[in-house]
Amino acid sequence: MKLVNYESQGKLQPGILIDEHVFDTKRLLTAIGEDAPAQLTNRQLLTQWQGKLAALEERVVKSARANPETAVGQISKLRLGPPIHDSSKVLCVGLNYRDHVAETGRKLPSAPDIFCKFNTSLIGATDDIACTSLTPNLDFEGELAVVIGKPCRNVKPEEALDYVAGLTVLNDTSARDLQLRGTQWTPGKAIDGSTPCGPALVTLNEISNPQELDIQTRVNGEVMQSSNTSYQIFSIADVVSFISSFLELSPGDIIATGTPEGIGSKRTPPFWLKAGDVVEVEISEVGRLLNVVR
Ligand SMILES: O=C(O)C/C=C\CC(=O)C(=O)O
Repeated sequence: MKLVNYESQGKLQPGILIDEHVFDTKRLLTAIGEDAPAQLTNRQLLTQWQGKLAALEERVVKSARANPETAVGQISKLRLGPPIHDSSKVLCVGLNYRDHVAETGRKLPSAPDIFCKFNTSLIGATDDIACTSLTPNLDFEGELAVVIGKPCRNVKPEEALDYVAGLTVLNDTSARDLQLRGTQWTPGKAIDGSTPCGPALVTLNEISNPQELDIQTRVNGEVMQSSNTSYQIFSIADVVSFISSFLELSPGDIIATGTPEGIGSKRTPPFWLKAGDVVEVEISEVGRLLNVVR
């Protein structure tokens, strides 16, 4: 199942993407005789349907295909927000691809290196990245992000994927001057409206192997990062297990799993995003972000 958040009358509404068309989740749930609270969000849907989304999918897809006229619209015609906009946590892993660690001149980490963003950092899959007034050193970081599906504390790596609802794409744009000015990365990583995420949360049953996904970042059509999630130092399962050892992960929590080599700041000469640049991040089987820098 592909869960999206589409904008209607200035508000984000949960939707389900079926055959390139978005259907309103509350309407679909009502049509199949299930409860649909007026304020439903994708996070609540994950909480309420934890572990049972596949069964729900079968029923809603059948209902949507029988009533195609109830679609809200074609995905390309709608403004999307991040697929989850009300997470309790947005966590990120830094330095999680060997060649990326090498390009930064750092030592390989002995454990996942975790930092945080906020819901206010996130924007949708085609929203503008409006940060250039705050920094002349804006960089891209294409990343695979994980969305948690069930409460998760102290899980072993071999059980960790059972707690993952699905995957999405995230661009961990980073203001390098602000990130590296002190010892904490937050100012450069958590600027309001800096971080495209989406277009959909793709449930894990639709992904052949999360550790075998091609990931590419392009700026104005030029390939800047091209890698595969098989090169991660800490796998998704390792990362979820590690984080769950010190806090409880909740349905809807987002974890960005790190960026591969090719970031702008480590090029010669350094490459910085400027207003008007078009940044794409694409991950096979998961989706594509396309954002203009402002
Ligand atoms: O310049 C450095 O040493 C750090 C640059 C990139 C690391 C990073 O931001 C990451 O998320 O990984």
